[in-house]
Amino acid sequence: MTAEEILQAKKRLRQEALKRRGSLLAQTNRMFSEAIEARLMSLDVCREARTVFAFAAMSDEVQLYSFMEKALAEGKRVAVPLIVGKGVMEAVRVRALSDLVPGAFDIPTVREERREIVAPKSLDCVLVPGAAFSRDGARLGLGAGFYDRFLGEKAPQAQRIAVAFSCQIMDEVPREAHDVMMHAIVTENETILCR
Ligand SMILES: Nc1nc2c(c(=O)[nH]1)N(C=O)[C@@H](CNc1ccc(C(=O)N[C@@H](CCC(=O)O)C(=O)O)cc1)CN2
Ligand SMILES: Nc1ncnc2c1ncn2[C@@H]1O[C@H](COP(=O)(O)OP(=O)(O)OP(=O)(O)O)[C@@H](O)[C@H]1O
Repeated sequence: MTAEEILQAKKRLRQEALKRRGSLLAQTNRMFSEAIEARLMSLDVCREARTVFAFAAMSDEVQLYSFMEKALAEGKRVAVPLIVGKGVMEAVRVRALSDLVPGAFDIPTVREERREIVAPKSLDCVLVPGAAFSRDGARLGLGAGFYDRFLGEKAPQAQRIAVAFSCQIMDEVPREAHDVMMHAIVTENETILCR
């Protein structure tokens, strides 16, 4: 495939995957998110992590609010993305879910007065959102390169755990050189360890 063909293939696959993700009923999203949370709680990398970079979910995504609540109660340091520029984000510490307010693209993030940036090198585990994933660990995001840049350049040491609904797992996900691979994928049905 040429570079242009890869971009086209990514675009098509992203549309299809987001359509699938968005067509889950609210009740199904809730039930699957709970199952994913239970799997995460029993995963060694999550249990052992002192600092977890989660995300503040948009409505169609896997919901991690209850996971974050429990991680905080266990004394873990929890962070979520803060968009700081085009394709550039930082990890910002969440001390309480009540500190989250709508930010860029309407995605919840920590309100300005409470912002404390977490050093990317201190992240043990990153829970990664996305549009589509393949079982070998390739990821297709929303197309702005936020996670590829952050994980590849700033936090290469972190364990990368994709969280997604099983309908987002595709046979193949087109890859470019900058795409960062996942170490594991957690869905409502299974935990996939990627090689
Ligand atoms: N909950 C959550 N937070 C996240 C992500 C995510 O996937 N989920 N991200 C994962 O990367 C980053 C945000 N990525 C985004 C990528 C594209 C667009 C977006 O809506 N793009 C528009 C174009 C907007 C414009 O050009 O100004 C579009 O595609 O139509 C939004 C967020 C960081 N935070
Ligand atoms: N590490 C990087 N360095 C420079 N440019 C990058 C890097 N990663 C991604 N990009 C650029 O960002 C754009 C989006 O990349 P891509 O389509 O892989 O994003 P994505 O993984 O789908 O998005 P996101 O992480 O925001 O969900 C592309 O133009 C790509 O070339």
